[in-house]
Amino acid sequence: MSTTPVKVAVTGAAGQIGYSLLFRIASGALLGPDTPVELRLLEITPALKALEGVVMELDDCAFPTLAGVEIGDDPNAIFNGTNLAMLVGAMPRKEGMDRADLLAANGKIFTGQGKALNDHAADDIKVLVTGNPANTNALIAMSNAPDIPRERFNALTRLDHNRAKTQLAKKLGVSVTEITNLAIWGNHDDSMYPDLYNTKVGGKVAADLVEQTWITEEYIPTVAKRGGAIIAARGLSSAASAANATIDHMRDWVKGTDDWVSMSVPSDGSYGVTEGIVSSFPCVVKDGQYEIVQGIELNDFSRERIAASVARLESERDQVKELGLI
Ligand SMILES: NC(=O)C1=CN([C@@H]2O[C@H](COP(=O)(O)OP(=O)(O)OC[C@H]3O[C@@H](n4cnc5c(N)ncnc54)[C@H](O)[C@@H]3O)[C@@H](O)[C@H]2O)C=CC1
Ligand SMILES: O=C([O-])CC(=O)C(=O)O
Repeated sequence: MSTTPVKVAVTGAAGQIGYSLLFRIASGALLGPDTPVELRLLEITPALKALEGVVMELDDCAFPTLAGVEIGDDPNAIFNGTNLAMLVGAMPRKEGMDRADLLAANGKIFTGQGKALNDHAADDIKVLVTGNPANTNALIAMSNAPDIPRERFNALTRLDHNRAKTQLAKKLGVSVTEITNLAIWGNHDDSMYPDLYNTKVGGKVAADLVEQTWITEEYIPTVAKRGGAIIAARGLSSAASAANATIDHMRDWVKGTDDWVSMSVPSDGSYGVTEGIVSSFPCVVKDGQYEIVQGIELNDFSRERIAASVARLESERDQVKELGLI
């Protein structure tokens, strides 16, 4: 085992997602069995007592890879020297709300946390925003951290990617391992677009294996509205699957990929996506750096769907500009 622990910050650590996420990071599911981690957990003051209980439970697991835990309510202290930051802490939506309805309440969290990361994080910091609306919250954090390279700010659309993979596998009666080149484009809201025209199943194009009406009337709405379906069923938004996707995204960003993954990253203008907004693209990762996959052919249907989702992101960007958050 190497000796220097990787400092992993998690915000909203006493929340639902935190309760699934922390134990997996501490057990080695993020960085493997040979890399010690130090958890740095941020909460609001009233939640610190509950967080102390979670830390007691972490102690009680005796994880060999857990080198230490620090908790607190001051982002400047918690982010000090942090290598990886998972920004989860934010209010979840309730039934009947859109994720964008959370912008006014949650957006301001990411101004202060962006500044604190800017001033205190380690030079190799990678920041992944899960708290909703995740794409625009990542934009806010990035805009408030001018000294950190923009590409170090990502948002989570891996949960949508994982959902899209399973729904397709179920339809075709195949294992998820047979599906490659899948990607979610756009925003983590109900305008997100899972593209089956470039997805491969056992080497064949996925869209050729299913009916077009299934894609438009069942598949896309099921994937895009899955978060709402879970809230309706559970009375609470998805937590274990969101923690799993947060680990998947950060692990792949650090360790690399051997297939396309969906990552929401600051757009460089690829595929006509407005530069600067944080939008989901098919990405590959090597040596800790992601690249947006280039040269993908998009049909007219895909282009229209992506443009509609980008329009949502532009509207969210304009709202947070008006609120003075960026
Ligand atoms: N991008 C994605 O795919 C998904 C995103 N989410 C989002 O993740 C967020 C967290 O969800 P849950 O854990 O279920 O919510 P939760 O309400 O159970 O936990 C949120 C925690 O964040 C804390 N918090 C609030 N403000 C904070 C701040 N300024 N600093 C640090 N901590 C703060 C709260 O005290 C609470 O403990 C929500 O915004 C939810 O909508 C949830 C599922 C999937
Ligand atoms: O739907 C929600 O509010 C939580 C979320 O982002 C998801 O499950 O995709």
